[in-house]
Amino acid sequence: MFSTAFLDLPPLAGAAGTVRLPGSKSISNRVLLLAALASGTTTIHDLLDSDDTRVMLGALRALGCGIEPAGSSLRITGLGGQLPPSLGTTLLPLFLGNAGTAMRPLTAALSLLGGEFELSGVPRMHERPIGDLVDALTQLGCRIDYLGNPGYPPLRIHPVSHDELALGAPIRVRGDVSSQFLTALLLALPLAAANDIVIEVVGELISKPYIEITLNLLARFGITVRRDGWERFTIPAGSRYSSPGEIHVEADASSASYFIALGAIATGVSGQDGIRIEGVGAASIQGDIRFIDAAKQMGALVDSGPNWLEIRRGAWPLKAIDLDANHIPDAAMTLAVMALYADGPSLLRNIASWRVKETDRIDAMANELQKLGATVEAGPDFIRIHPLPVADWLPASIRTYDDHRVAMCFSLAAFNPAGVPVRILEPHCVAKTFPDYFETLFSVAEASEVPVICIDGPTASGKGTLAAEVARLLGYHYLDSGSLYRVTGLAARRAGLEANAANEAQIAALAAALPLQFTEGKVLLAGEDVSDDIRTEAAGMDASRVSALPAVREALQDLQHRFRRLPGLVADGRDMGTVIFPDAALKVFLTAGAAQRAERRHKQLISKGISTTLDSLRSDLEARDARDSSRSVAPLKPAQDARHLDNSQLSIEHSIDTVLNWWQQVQPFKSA
Ligand SMILES: Nc1ncnc2c1ncn2[C@@H]1O[C@H](COP(=O)(O)OP(=O)(O)O)[C@@H](O)[C@H]1O
Ligand SMILES: Nc1ccn([C@H]2C[C@H](O)[C@@H](COP(=O)(O)OP(=O)(O)O)O2)c(=O)n1
Repeated sequence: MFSTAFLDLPPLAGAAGTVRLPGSKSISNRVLLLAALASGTTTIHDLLDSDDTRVMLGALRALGCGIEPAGSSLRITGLGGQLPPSLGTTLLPLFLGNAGTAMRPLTAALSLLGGEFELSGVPRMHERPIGDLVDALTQLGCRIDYLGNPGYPPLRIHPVSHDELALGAPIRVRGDVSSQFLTALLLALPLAAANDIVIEVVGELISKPYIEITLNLLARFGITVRRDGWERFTIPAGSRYSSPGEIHVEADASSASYFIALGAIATGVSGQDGIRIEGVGAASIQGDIRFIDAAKQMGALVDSGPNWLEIRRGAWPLKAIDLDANHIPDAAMTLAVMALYADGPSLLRNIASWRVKETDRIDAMANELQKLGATVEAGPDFIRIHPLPVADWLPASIRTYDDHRVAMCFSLAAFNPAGVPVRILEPHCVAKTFPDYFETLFSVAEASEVPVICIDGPTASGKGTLAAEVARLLGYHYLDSGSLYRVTGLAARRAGLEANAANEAQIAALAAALPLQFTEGKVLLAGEDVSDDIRTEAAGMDASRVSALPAVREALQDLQHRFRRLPGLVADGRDMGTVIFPDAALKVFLTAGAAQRAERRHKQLISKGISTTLDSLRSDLEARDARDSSRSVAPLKPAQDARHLDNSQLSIEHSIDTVLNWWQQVQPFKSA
């Protein structure tokens, strides 16, 4: 996951390949609650691991459910419809973050389970309405107090006995604000189904496909709800949750929308065409799978099997769409970005529910689409987006409003024909449903040019420290090119090869086939951790010697180029800016006085427990500078277009700030 303040997506040129998506959020949290209410043990496969499911799991654990990993799956031992006596009547506070899929069904279930609870969340959660659900439950005899604004969480729930509940008459719940209220009642009321329980929906029920998921999963847990149209639901007398033993969670169809759109928008890469999505097919129980119909209407070519989808670009530009998107409220946000690539204005209607999601999504989409340069009209329940001509695209910093879907759908703007980058602010909000969204996108997308920052300079000037930190702050990959020469030097020494011209071909052959791995800051050579072995000054000298051999440098070129992957690279060394990445957008030549450098290296080695003296270090360092600068190939020297930074008197933080500022200066974004 990217935990950076922002993530810059360079202009993307194409995409092709296969993605596996995380489990559906809606299915995951429903299955978790059902498994928790059921008696017996349920093994859940392919469960989504995200903020929302973690919130739900935390709550279930606090309620006394057994939760243990079973390989990559999870085993839940349910409560059998009753709270453990150990909970007694003490107040149990439950913090539910911004997870609507936990807040709503838990409110209903806890009101019927008995016990004292306090349910709260982040400030946004306290602005998301829950009054209609609370009204339905209080009408029934449940005791729930508002602790803040009436109609909104936080809530205090008091115990009631089932005998006191008015279950004889139909329970009326509004269905026109959020279908989650009805889902919450359907999931929870079997707890009290001594007799038939009837639920009547008031108003036109929205997001019906989510109710279908609820009914489908209830059936998997042994509860067959009778449905009359979409107005009346009956939970039969004697209903009891029974665990299906094992259950698989489908991949998330809403998450699939970004990759379906990707297939419709992107041209192929390296002879490959189309995007294959595994884990969900057209026969999915999730309502958002109907997104494929909308994508097809816009021109996508879609093939599907039992648990997979394949999407290719068909019509281009995409065809404008006029759609009642009430049945796919979440996935429809993706259509709003696809509309930028259409042949006319697109209209998404009947989407008032967008206004009460993680953020006011109609406003959010309108604001951010406008930042890209688009003309957008929005109303209480619609949004109309005009396509964006090539000349009008702007490099925008997209605000994401702590809304995962805003972040994910705007990544598709990086395919703009104008070749402008897109900055996604607070990209970690995708953790809500798809923590590795951007990594998954980068695994199939290709940029015409992946940005590179080069930091070259003499030994111990602080290149590694600076480069690694800049890479971390930008979410970029990091190449410590010196480590490749250091490992080559070590491999040559172990093979008994002196680093001289006579052994050049043999050492180059070693370098070309290094069984290297970089994991968690460690350097592994044929599986052996050599991180410390390559950091001694002697290893630095060996590296300097092998690095003067032209064939060795040649042999390591490809490996270095392979580090240039999305979303970007920071590379440090001697010839990053002059030879390896001559087209880099920013080149820094980092220096410091020899005395400061010797002192820094001295401290660094001592702190690693490697003993050395300042004098020997200084003379080694000067010898190395001389060799690195005077060799015939790729000598240490600033690139013509490098910016010079002498950090003799600068702190590490100051150097980092300077380079980040330079980087901002070469970006087209106005200040974020
Ligand atoms: N600007 C700086 N001021 C003081 N010490 C620094 C600075 N930059 C780096 N250092 C320290 O100097 C040592 C050498 O830095 P390193 O990044 O390993 O250099 P290089 O990669 O250029 O050989 C490290 O211990 C680091 O913490
Ligand atoms: N891009 C590079 C990186 C390193 N080298 C050579 C020259 C250096 O003396 C050695 C070791 O490099 P490294 O960057 O690890 O050395 P320092 O940490 O700066 O002491 O490798 C090179 O020739 N080209």
